[in-house]
Amino acid sequence: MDMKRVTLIVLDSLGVGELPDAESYGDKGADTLGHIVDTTPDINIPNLRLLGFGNIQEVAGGKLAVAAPTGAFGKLKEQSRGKDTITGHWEIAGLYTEVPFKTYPDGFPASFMKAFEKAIGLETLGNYAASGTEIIQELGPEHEATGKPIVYTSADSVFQIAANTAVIPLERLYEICQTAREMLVGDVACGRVIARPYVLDADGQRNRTSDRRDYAVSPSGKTLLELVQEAGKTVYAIGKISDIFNGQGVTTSVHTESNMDGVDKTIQALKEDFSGLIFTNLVDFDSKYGHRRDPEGYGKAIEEFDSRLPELLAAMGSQDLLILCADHGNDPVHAGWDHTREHVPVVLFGKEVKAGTDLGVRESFADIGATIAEALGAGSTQIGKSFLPLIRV
Ligand SMILES: O=P(O)(O)O[C@H]1O[C@H](CO)[C@@H](O)[C@H]1O
Ligand SMILES: [Mn+2]
Ligand SMILES: [Mn+2]
Repeated sequence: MDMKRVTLIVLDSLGVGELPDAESYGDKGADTLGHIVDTTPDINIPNLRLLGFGNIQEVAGGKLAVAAPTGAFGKLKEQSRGKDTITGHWEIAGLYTEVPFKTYPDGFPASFMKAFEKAIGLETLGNYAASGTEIIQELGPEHEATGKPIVYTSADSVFQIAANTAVIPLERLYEICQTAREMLVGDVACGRVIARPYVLDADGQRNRTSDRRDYAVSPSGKTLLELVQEAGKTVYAIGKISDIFNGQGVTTSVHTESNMDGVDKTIQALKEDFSGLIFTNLVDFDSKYGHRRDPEGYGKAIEEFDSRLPELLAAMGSQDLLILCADHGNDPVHAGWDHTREHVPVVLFGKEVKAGTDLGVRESFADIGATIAEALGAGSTQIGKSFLPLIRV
């Protein structure tokens, strides 16, 4: 019997330890969860632990393991060449990224910037790799005085445009991003254009708003999302999922303001009556704590998520399957401010899941998508090995 519904929640950047090739990414020794637990040894996450999160091989030195986990658990390797959000999510959904997305560590070519400035009728500031919260402090005053938007990138394939919404209204910023999206192809291909609106608060602080918007390229092939739709079922995207897949295979999409809003909207979706996939991304872990190198804040965010798990589980029906995973690491004690190449955790729970199943170490994130396709009777993804037979009661 097929399962009626799968809820897949990506805890964005919650990696569980370096991959064998981490060194080639400058990420030797990276361990997002492990280092958070080192910083907060008394981290209070009883619900995640009960599902078996701490029983995953070598996770946090075994300190979080419980005697009788109620879920199935394991960790997965990333086969794709990259450690960004798109690459991670696409692999989860059944696509390898063989050729990494092009990055611009020294900024975008001057010829492109000139053409872009002409197209938007504005000169720009920045055009270098930076932390988004720092660059708005540095260049914010000049941006606000001149109206020139701030362009920056990172170790990811991203063209990010930051602007004070009192200087460049939100809709105009989105238009500027659309223009960039259309132009960043061919020789200047780029995985994502990201709108980064911020406000200048009364106390002089520049704070980013939740109106961030991502403009990705379309997936390079058919994903799990399209398979689910082709099987006549709903794909309910929550948070930035729709952006990551450029809307391909998405039936309904809701924007979120925070991790807790994402959990609220996931619970709301669970209370609706449909069959298919609820696919949620909780980005605060990554954007508010991982990139900010804030292990304490990250730990608290995991505790906050953990405290909502009982509500999530209570909203599930008898034919529902819950899967928690991540898309890459972002070790908050690692050098720099970028993602880290790590294994990601997977935990599964539902009435039809055999409690305590140890999935060990799986070869690809794609095993998640393959499992979901099988669970929903939606054919099979291009890559990935379903572990459904291992977890079924
Ligand atoms: O430093 P901020 O602006 O949060 O940007 C981070 O977020 C981007 C997209 O997730 C990454 O490429 C990284 O640059
Ligand atoms: Mn991510
Ligand atoms: Mn990130």
